[in-house]
Amino acid sequence: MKYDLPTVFVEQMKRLLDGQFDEFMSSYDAPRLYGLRSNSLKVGQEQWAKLSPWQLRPIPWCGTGSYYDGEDRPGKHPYYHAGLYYIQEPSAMAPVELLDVQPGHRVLDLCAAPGGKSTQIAAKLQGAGMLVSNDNAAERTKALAKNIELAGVRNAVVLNEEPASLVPAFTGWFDRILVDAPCSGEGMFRKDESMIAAWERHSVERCSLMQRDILRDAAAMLAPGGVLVYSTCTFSPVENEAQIAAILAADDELEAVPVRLATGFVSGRPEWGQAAVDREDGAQQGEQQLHAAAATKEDEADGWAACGMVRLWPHLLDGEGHFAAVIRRRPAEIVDGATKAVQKADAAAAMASRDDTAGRNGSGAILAASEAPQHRESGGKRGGRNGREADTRLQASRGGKTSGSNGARAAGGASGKRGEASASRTGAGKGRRGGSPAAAPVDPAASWRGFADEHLIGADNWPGTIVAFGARVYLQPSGLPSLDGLRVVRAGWYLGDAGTHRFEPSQALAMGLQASEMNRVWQASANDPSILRYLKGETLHLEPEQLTLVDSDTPAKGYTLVCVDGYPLGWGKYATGMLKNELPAGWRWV
Ligand SMILES: C[S@@+](CC[C@H](N)C(=O)[O-])C[C@H]1O[C@@H](n2cnc3c(N)ncnc32)[C@H](O)[C@@H]1O
Repeated sequence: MKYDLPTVFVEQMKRLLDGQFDEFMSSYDAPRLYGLRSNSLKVGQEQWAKLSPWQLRPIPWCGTGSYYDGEDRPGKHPYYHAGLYYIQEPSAMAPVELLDVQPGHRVLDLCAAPGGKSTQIAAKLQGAGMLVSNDNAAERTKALAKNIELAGVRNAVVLNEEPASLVPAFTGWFDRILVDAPCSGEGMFRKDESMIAAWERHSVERCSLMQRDILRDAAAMLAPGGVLVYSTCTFSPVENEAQIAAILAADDELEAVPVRLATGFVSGRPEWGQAAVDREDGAQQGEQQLHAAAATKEDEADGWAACGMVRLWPHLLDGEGHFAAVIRRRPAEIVDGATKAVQKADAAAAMASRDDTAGRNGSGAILAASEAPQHRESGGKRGGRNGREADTRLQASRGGKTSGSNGARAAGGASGKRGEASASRTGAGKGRRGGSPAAAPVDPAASWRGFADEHLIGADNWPGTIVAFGARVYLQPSGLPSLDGLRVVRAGWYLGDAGTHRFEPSQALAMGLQASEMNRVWQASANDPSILRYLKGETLHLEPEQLTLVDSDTPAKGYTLVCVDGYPLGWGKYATGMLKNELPAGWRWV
């Protein structure tokens, strides 16, 4: 045994796993596993198979996931800097696969940093609908925002809030919610040995209290018919089955959704959850008496986990281990007959919009049954907000439309003072390269429009609403409720900083573009040494003929999108034989 595991942990696993305990323990002697997930926002599976510099082996439960060899260094490759993949532990790819995200959904990732699962959700949205990505740790939201930008996500908002603070704005609003909860991390012992030292018996209890509160607030934000996945990377039933038993007992509009068992998955254990709940109630049962009978036929029949809970054990599959549960808020027609007609109309509209985008979502869903999204339109509350939103949003006519009746607002605009203040607290108001915020121009939308007109192709048709925090300009997904009073890290896709004389495009804009959307591009292949020099921040010497210009009227001089094999890496500014490097310091190769 390579690891010095806590005795209490080992004893608990012996009780839980019984006949499988030896197998489980021997998994700690197996080599660590490495995974990456290609980013289907940027690269399709076929193209990725051609491009990949490594021998990859598919991960059975994630269509875009692959194992790579420990000797490979995918974090040290230009394609990483182009956001073509995310390095992610293989079993951590399972929860989003279970969430059944479809283009057009409103999705909340409540405990999102550093963003592995958010980028996976965004890929499934394919730019349609919206992702609200939240984490309560301000420092961690920096990595979250960066990973979302690196992945080229255009329809996400990043918040830094406690879940309870989100509930008033988003009650019953989301079609899909992921709660990838903070946990005691027992599944991470092999990946990160420092987790062993951090583990203490009472941390399970402490985490379980946090998880209970987070899950309760998450459930309050789930729309009728909406689906919530709760996941952890720990084995303790108190943090897993017991949390699901408690939330299902507390809210009778919620129900477990049967889950198809992918290769290596086994059913969760409802009886473990019940035992933990009973213990809290003062009953004589408890974790001490948990034992490992084989899963009942009822819970694991014909390859399905009827209880809606799955366990990924490190001795049964190639992954470090995970727990995930799928629950659904019953459609309103079931819980409230009076709203049936409204819900049906919503469902029909949602199905129609889903049909528009059908076929773009790639990998197969493991979820048993998915309902059409059914938004609870709580008339008075949202109607009131919409009135204010209409007043505060910027009326941009190009490069993002202003929205209709349920339009997004200018976060931190006239009625958004608190939002603006908190945004600058969390970094949204800071200058692009860590400097002071640029002076607010007369009209940020006009400044952006000038840039888009001069350089971009098709920006008029981007869905969303142009909003600004001071000089910083964002494209915000339309239909977002007011963010007043919330800590906003990114109010949407950060496009750049407006100035009186020119608009400075952001790194996030470069990463979210396709090469075909820019009028001036310089590109080279991954093995061209100039690419590495660019990533290290060097100025490049180039002939004007090496640039690709959209037409003969486009001058060689000006902002240039730098691409590796056609995928954007960042900006350069070309003039007289030189490409000045515009890659921000935090994005460079080190
Ligand atoms: C398991 S990690 C999430 C990993 C992330 N989903 C990913 O795939 O990259 C749990 C996260 O929950 C956050 N967290 C802890 N307590 C929270 C709370 N009360 N509300 C929201 N997030 C919380 C932590 O800061 C941490 O980033």
